[in-house]
Formats: sequence, structure tokens, C-alpha cells
Amino acid sequence: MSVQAVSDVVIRVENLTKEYSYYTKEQGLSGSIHNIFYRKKLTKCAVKNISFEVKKGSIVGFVGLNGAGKTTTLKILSGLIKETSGKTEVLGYYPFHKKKDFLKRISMIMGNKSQLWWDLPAIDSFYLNKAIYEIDENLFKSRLDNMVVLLGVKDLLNIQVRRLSLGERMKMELIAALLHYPEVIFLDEPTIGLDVITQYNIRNFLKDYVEKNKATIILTSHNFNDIVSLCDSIILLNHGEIIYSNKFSSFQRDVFITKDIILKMKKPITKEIKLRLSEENNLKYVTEGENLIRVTCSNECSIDVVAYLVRNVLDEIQDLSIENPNMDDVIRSIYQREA
Ligand SMILES: Nc1ncnc2c1ncn2[C@@H]1O[C@H](COP(=O)(O)OP(=O)(O)OP(=O)(O)O)[C@@H](O)[C@H]1O
Repeated sequence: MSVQAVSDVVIRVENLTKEYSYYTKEQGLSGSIHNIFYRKKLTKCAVKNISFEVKKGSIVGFVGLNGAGKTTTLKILSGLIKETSGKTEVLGYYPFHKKKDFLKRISMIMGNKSQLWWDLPAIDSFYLNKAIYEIDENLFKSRLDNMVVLLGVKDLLNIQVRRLSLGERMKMELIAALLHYPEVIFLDEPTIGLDVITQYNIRNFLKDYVEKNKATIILTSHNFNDIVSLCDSIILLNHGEIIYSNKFSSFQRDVFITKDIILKMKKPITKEIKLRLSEENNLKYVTEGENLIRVTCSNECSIDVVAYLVRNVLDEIQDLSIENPNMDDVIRSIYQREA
């Protein structure tokens, strides 16, 4: 490996394992009293012996079903919790030492947790972060102005955070987390619960930030659009283990190989329409309800299939849309393949 390639790696994880220990508690008052004398200890292995590297300037998507170990890995990488075994290095630091210099160069944003002061306007939290991260006054002002304009929240800076909508608050969370211009950002579900326009704006904002600052992001998401539009590589976790890791382009070629064409018909689907569809031997479709048809086809064939449908049933179609497969279905298909 060349010297250049070695210095490009900003996150290095080797044989990382995290086990949580916890106790069961029986129900009710008698259960609580019983618990004082006898507690059953349980262990959950959330991350099992995983290894990977992330290069500077890349956006890596951590994908997996609920409980796969994504958040646990991000918490270890940001120094919030300690691993059980294995080696982690972020920007050359061991995260759990939580050195001031390290914390100044990273950020962790959790879509379902807030770092803002709930009863104060967001601008107060921004000034608090300015003090914590020792950001120069002029830099602070220019960065804040820039982000506020990009995210369209200028008029909301002086409103109490608890009065903001979910999407507005998420934009403020991003500003608070990025004011110190972190080089490595851990994003846990950044678009959870947001409408499509807000999701789109936040993705563009993040792309712009990475491009301009050569920052590195690891993000977890159950939203395929986040992965498709942001990530250049993908790591798939299942029960704490990495079952797939590749560049996003290869992932698309390997796994993300079908499209669903949804036809909304003007009238309930008749036998005659089904007959016309089945004339195309390889066409796989299912009907959903009275007048929805879902045709699944390979990516390369999707244009031909749309052309075929338009030729054969155009008069009957009220609406047509093309969708990528559902994220969880794709993950499940990889699990089955790996199994
Ligand atoms: N503090 C804890 N104590 C005990 N078990 C925990 C703790 N935190 C997480 N776990 C368990 O570890 C496993 C991995 O959890 P984690 O939050 O990392 O999953 P995830 O992939 O982020 O899931 P999701 O997509 O639902 O957010 C889960 O089975 C969870 O129940």
C-alpha cells in the first residue's frame, strides 16, 4: 500500500466487538423486591468482530434491519461507549479517550435525539457550541450565515426549539453539529420522519458540506433514498456482523438489480388486461387491490417494459410510476443469498 493510501484512511476498525450486559427485572412490586436479592444477568453481543476502513472524503452507508448493530458501532466510533474488544482509530485517535482535539474534529448527529436546548431558541445553542468549540467570532458568523441560507432557516433562529417542526429542528441540529466544521461526521438516521422536500434539502446540504470540506461521513438509514443519493460505499450489518461491504456502484450492480413499475389502472383489472400482460412471457407482475399492477423487472429491461406496457395497455392506464425496491426487501434478499 502506498504512503498516500495509508494517510487517506480516517477510520480504521479491526475485529471490533461490543457486548452489552444487562439485568432482567420481573414485573410488579414483588418482582422489584425479588430483584434486590436476585438479578439475572444477560449479555447481548451487538457487534461481532467487524473490521473495515473508511477513506477521507467518502460517505459510507451503514445498512441493516433493526438491532443489527449500526448505532452501537457509531457510538463506539464517536467515543460515547467503549468497545468490549478490538481496535478503533478515528483520525488517528482512540475514540473512547475523548481527547478534546478529537472531539473538536468529529460530530455525532442522531435523528431521534436532540443536542439543542429545548426551551431556548436555536441561536442560543449555536452560541454555546461556539464557546465549547472555541470558534473564532468571524468564522462563526460566516459559517452560520452560510448554513442558515442553505437550509432556509433564517427566520427561525430566534424561536424556541420546542416550537419548531421536526424538519426545522433537524436543520438546526445539523447547523449545531457542523458549526465547528468537523472532519468526520456520524449521522444516525438523519432524515427519519421528514417529508420528501426536507429530506432532499438535507441531503443536498450534506453533499455540499462533504464536497467543500473534504469531510467523511458514516450514516445509518432505513431510507434507501439517503443511501442512493449520498453514499459512495455501503456496509451491510446483520446481527452485528458485516455480511456485505462494497462500493455503492458495485452494490447497485450486485444487488440493486430490479425496478418496480406501478400501473394505476382507470378501471378494475380485467381478465383481458391480464391476458394482454401475459403475452410478454418474462413479465413478472402482481395485482394489488382492484386496480394496481406491480411489474418487477431488471434495471436494464425497465425502459423496454415501460414501452411494452404503453404499447399494450396505454388506454387503460391512469398513472404510471417507477420505484426502486424497498430497502428492507433488498436487505432480506442479501441475507437469504448469504445464508
Ligand atoms: N444499552 C444496551 N443494553 C443492552 N442491549 C442493547 C443496548 N443498546 C443496544 N442494545 C442491543 O444491541 C443490539 C444492536 O442495537 P443497535 O441500537 O446498535 O441496533 P441498530 O442497528 O442501530 O438498530 P435500529 O435500526 O433499530 O436503530 C440490539 O439487539 C439492541 O437491543
